Amino acid sequence: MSMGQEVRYRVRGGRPLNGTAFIQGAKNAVLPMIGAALLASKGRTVLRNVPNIEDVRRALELAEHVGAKVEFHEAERTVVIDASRLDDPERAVLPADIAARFRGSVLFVPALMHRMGRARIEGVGGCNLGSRKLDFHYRGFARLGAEVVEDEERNHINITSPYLRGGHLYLDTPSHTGTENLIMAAVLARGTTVIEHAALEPEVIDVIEFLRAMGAKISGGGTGFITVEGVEELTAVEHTIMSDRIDAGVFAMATAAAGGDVSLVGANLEHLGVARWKLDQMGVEFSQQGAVLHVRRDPSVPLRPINAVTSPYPGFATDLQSPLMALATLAEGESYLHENIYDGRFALADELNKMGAKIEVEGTRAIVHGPTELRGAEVVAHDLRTGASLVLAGLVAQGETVVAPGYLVDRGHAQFASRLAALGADVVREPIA
Ligand SMILES: CC(=O)N[C@H]1[C@@H](OP(=O)(O)OP(=O)(O)OC[C@H]2O[C@@H](n3ccc(=O)[nH]c3=O)[C@H](O)[C@@H]2O)O[C@H](CO)[C@@H](O)[C@@H]1O
Ligand SMILES: C=C(OP(=O)(O)O)C(=O)O
Repeated sequence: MSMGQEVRYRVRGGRPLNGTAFIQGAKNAVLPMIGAALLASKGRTVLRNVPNIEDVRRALELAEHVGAKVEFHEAERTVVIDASRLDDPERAVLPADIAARFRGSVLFVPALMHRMGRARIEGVGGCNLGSRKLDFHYRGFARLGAEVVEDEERNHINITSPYLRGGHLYLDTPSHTGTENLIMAAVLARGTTVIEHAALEPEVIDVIEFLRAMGAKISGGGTGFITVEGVEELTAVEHTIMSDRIDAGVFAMATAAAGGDVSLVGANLEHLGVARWKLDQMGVEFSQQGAVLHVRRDPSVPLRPINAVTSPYPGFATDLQSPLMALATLAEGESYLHENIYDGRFALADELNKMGAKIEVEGTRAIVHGPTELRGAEVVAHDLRTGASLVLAGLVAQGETVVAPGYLVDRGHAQFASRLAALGADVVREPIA
């Protein structure tokens, strides 16, 4: 598969962060919304505050591949999608060369089922985080009347769905994309669907609001018990994507690591959830003034160690566990991290240890022995959050840190290097010769 020009991040540590950074629109809200836009058989969907990240570009390629007309007005951060011509079942395919590069590709399946009566999944990607199953999605589609057949030889999934009807669904764990996908499968199905043990993430609620504006009948968002009454048709609407709480968390932790005083435009302290209180305990000061979140850390006061256990929202977000691990290497004492969502997240520990950290991993638990003086090294981004966390570590390391492959950072953070550089950091994103 073509990767385009490969890039890396090069960071020289030792500078505090000061100034203003703009927090992007949420990756994990925009991807389901691009999938949802394909449910509208008339009109043009307008999505605003769209982050200019690789996952969005892949999602738009996929939307075009299945027959939608797509415009990305990058300067306006606006995407316009016309899905009125999604009527060729031959195109109801998620090809591996696009779909295997991001997890969000699975969010296209409901639209293909409704609009073309079938879907073939030739690959679904996403960060390399160990085992990441999609059984809740497939079993849920089947309970709503789809036929889901695995072609083991080719490693494809073939779904046929001439007729979807409401059903009673229960998720064994409150899967984020699983909840979104089952809602999208239910909105145009005949009758009522109930989804028990549904995800509570703010992005899921934003997606529900978007679908409701399109005419979907959904109640119970944010309660864990969602009811969907199927409707005949959905209309294209305009929607502004919520801000990305993970991007905000990473910038807050970068400020905490380097020391300094930063205003995050668009960041919402409430969406950070418990991560806010963990950082508060470590010695990071927050204050929200309207749409601006102010983050401050006095570099002369040492950071305190922290314990965090990842769990679905409102628990500590697994996507923020990686930058927290990097930050904890600087804290005075032992920090404990318990990862409950992804078995692969701790690949970061070895990379941070190459930079001088002292992190012990035992199964799903990690102990970070701080404080350590980090030094620059060549390190590997195993996934999006590892990549961003290594850049963060590089901000405080002595000498130069080189993080590759940069594509993984670019999957989820827009203009990461230039936004950090605007705060005074020495970070460049450059092609690998
Ligand atoms: C595009 C997107 O929104 N990605 C986010 C989403 O991923 P994603 O929606 O893939 O994560 P899930 O909430 O589904 O995964 C949670 C856990 O459930 C398991 N599981 C999930 C589905 C399933 O059918 N069977 C199953 O066993 C997974 O392996 C994982 O251990 O939520 C994650 C957890 O907050 C975030 O890290 C990702 O950034
Ligand atoms: C795991 C992540 O993304 P995805 O689900 O798209 O792989 C992430 O955002 O950290």
